Amino acid sequence: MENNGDLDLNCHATGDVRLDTAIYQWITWDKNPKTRAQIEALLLDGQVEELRRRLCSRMTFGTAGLRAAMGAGFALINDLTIIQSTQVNNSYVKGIDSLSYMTSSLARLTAAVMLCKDIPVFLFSTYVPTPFVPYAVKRLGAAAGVMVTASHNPKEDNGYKVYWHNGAQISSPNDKEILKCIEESSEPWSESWNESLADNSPLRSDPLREISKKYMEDLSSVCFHRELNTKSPLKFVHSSFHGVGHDYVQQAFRAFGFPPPIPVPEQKDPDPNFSTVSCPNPEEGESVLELSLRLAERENATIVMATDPDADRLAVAEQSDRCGWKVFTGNELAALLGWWMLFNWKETHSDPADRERMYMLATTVSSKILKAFARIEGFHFEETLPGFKWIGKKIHELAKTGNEVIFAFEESIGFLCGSMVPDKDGVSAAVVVAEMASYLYNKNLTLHQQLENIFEIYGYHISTTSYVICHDPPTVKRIFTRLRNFEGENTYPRSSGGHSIVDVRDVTTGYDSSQPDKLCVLPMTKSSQMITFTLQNGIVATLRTSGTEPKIKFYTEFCAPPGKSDISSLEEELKKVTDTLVEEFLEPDKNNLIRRSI
Ligand SMILES: O=P([O-])(O)O[C@H]1O[C@H](COP(=O)(O)O)[C@@H](O)[C@H](O)[C@H]1O
Ligand SMILES: [Mg+2]
Repeated sequence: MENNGDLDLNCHATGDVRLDTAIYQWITWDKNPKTRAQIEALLLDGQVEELRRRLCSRMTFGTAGLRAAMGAGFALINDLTIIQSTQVNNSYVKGIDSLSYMTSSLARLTAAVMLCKDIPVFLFSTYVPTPFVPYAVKRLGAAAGVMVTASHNPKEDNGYKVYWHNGAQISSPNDKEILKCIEESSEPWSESWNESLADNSPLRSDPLREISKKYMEDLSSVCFHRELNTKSPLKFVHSSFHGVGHDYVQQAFRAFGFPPPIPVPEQKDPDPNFSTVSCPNPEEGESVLELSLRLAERENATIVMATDPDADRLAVAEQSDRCGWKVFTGNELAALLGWWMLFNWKETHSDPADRERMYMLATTVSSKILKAFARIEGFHFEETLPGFKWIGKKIHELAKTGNEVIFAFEESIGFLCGSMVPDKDGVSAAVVVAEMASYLYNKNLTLHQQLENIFEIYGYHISTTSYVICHDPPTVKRIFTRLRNFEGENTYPRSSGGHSIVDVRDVTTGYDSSQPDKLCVLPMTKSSQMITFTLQNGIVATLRTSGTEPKIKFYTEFCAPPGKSDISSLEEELKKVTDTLVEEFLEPDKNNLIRRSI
């Protein structure tokens, strides 16, 4: 090490060559005084472990882009890591589309890295929803897109979602290639720091007006009953969860012929502190929807909608005389939206041959309700790994062979209605739900009643989704290693709570006991943990590590055959099985796992 500015690095060498190199690189490369000072302070303080944590590993592409806390270090989100990631993209692209959410400076830096190499950039001049980026990439013919957002992650975090020229989020193997390139050439170009290029460069343009206008026009592709919408007596409340959704959901309602929804005033504008919610994720349900539900009660609005902070996901609740508020799970909402998209599609596709080319998609941890639709209605259903990057990839594969995907979803309240973008879209989903609710209202039905009808026709699908928090990666590793060596080396558990396990699929290792060749059909993903158990009583349970937060998630479902079912006993049984499985397989107390509090 050598002298660098005021700090004599030789005096502070840690003796760990890899760490010393990383410290040297950081201090020489980082031109942001705040983050450079953070590393210098840790060095002066002798905080070797913390330095190692921040500097000796890199962020990887998770379920949706790079995501980490903001702060100094190669493992965190900051100016230098954003520049490095963008420089690499630079070698792939000829034009980029970029925008900011909460952190305009990082989006401007992203643009600057492209502009300094004379690559034209479309940089939105204000906050837009995440789905606008894939939409703009396709419409503008851009080579790639970047969205700077941490979506629903805690306020300390940030994220960087990357889209390919086809509008789908990058997935394997491109994401791995990009990371490899970052490793190989990580030194920032000096011009990359010239953020002012985002203001001055003649190659930068603002696509906001054009894209907003076209997006709202294109929404007509999923608007089936505009006339009815204009007369709808239903009132809607919308929360933007301190994110970007407000203006766009308002416009989308107008585009569909509705008056704009009543906004939750405290949550309507971007606020990086998410000051009125305990957690900025509408997926958490009633506890985080408090302000919306109370406003709806005062306003006599029967439906509440909440987009997540970057407006690519949507929560919905409905008030009924019988049972107060029903907050739909992502799986229930998907049953409704999938039915609705099919119902309208059938109006214009009466030729049975059309069904040969029609698909619906869901991730493997989501409900199999669409599979039941497909079986009974004669179209196709396919599943992917979790994350819309996999759904986007599948949409393109299917399109190449002349097929059409009319609906796709994830249980985590991510929905895609129609084919405007190959990514989840909370804005279009909100207005499609509003139209469906209005149509049903006209038939004297609530969303909840229609959900019951759907379950009777296609079979009740009862599911639970939850998680435990674990901040210690070695513990997570130990838990999954135990499951893979449960009753001796390379053996999985054979029962849970007295129920036999008939099949095991381990996506991390590529094993599937149900396949003749014992190989998993979904792509093997070594970098994350995911094991699925099929129990003899028909319940399917998956345990997996989150790719965006320090969580182990668990998903269970029971699919009943068409017809009436005793729902409360099914629900009770599912809860019992889920609780036991979590206790036996994750051992939350022994492993100091933090249980979900809300
Ligand atoms: O944490 P994980 O890996 O389970 O991922 C979670 O968030 C992802 C990204 O959502 P967003 O783009 O809104 O951040 C979702 O695709 C995924 O279904 C959800 O489980
Ligand atoms: Mg989101």
